[in-house]
Amino acid sequence: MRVKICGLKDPAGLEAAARAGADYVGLVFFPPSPRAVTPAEAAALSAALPGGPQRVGLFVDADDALLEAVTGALALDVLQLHGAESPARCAAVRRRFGLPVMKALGIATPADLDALAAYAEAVDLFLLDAKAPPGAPLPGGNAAPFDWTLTAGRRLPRPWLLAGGLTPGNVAQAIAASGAPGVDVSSGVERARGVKDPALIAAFISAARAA
Ligand SMILES: O=C(O)c1ccccc1N[C@@H]1O[C@H](COP(=O)(O)O)[C@@H](O)[C@H]1O
Repeated sequence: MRVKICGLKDPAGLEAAARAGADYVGLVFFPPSPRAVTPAEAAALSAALPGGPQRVGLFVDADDALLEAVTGALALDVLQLHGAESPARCAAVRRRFGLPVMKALGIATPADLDALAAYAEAVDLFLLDAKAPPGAPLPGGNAAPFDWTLTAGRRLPRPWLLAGGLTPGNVAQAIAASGAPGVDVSSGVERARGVKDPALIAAFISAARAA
């Protein structure tokens, strides 16, 4: 079971995730998000946490200038593309930056899962999230779940993480219903929007590992 804690922006949250054994920590480079960090802030956070989880940079339809600024400021392990990036754009980013790409896709129907095939050769991992609710200011990080049974019994073309509305209280049920080999959370481990809670992070990782 792979576990990613996303939207970390303070040392306490990052340390809690590392101490509890997170596989990935996500740093958000999308300024409208309450979880956004600058490249300099991310570099300082990352430097304070030697070793440990893989660093994932989350981008939404980012241009190469932003990707260059971030990858020049700190060593990322994975690029999470959470916008409307096409398969060709994912492939170009992977080639140019030489890093694994995790493509986030919004899921609401079985047909949305069929769409993964077009990305299979262009990406290394998928992150399956709910589609953003109407009027939501962000394309993800909205605490919105999708129907977890949609993925049950489906063979997907790449390893994947389940996201969207997960919490310490529902992650075990989500894993059982979806068959997910990994999970990703942001809102569900926050005490206020954009403010991570170390105790919830530890509880989430423990519940996911026990599932
Ligand atoms: O978290 C954000 O601010 C964010 C902004 C823009 C795109 C994606 C974002 N977060 C990702 O969405 C999933 C699901 O979030 P939640 O747990 O439902 O709040 C999260 O894990 C991030 O990968």
